[in-house]
Amino acid sequence: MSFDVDVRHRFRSGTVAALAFQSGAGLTALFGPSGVGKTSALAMIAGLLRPDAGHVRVAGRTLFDRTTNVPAEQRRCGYIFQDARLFPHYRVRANLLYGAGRAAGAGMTLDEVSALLGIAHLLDRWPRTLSGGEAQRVAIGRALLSGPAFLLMDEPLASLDRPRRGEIMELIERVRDEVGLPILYVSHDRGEVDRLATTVVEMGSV
Ligand SMILES: Nc1ncnc2c1ncn2[C@@H]1O[C@H](COP(=O)(O)OP(=O)(O)OP(=O)(O)O)[C@@H](O)[C@H]1O
Repeated sequence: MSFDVDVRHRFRSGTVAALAFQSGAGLTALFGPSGVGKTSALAMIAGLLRPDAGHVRVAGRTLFDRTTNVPAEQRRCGYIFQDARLFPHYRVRANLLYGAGRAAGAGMTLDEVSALLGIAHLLDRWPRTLSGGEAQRVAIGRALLSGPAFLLMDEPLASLDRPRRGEIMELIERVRDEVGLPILYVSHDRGEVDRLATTVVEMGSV
């Protein structure tokens, strides 16, 4: 099993974010309308928001339960956001290698990741000179090079125009099929989900 998740968090405002699902290999899409709690669920899986109760197990490793709470930086989670969030004062190469040194048993080299994502020609560029799609490729590369055990993608296409979306979707398919890491992918776009998902988890209103 890739993801075995049952989490719940009540914010001080009284709003409850809750999610329970299990899924196998490949890409699991969390699908649902804005405000249903998708980002909060990812934050609980990443270790950025502590669940009030439940468990988080990924690829057989318990990250959270009644007696365990692995700190975020030890969860080996590659997190990809809507916007690339590159470090503006580092060139692409240094952005890609950020975190690579800390990774235990990182599976892929800079050359392998650059070839997979088609970014070898961008290594000496500054982030401000990249298009949105290029920046998102680099963000995916940075996540892969940090030696992750799994990837979390929070609407990674949301800030891109339509042609760029197609390109990045192709790339995510390659990562899904060639890298073999469990991926949890948040979206409110049915077309994206139908194309990319191995498993769909629909989140309704809370
Ligand atoms: N820190 C917080 N304090 C209080 N309420 C919060 C907090 N973070 C999120 N919420 C609320 O929890 C609910 C779920 O929010 P969340 O961002 O997880 O949803 P989402 O499905 O990811 O939505 P979107 O697609 O718009 O990002 C919303 O009602 C939101 O207002």
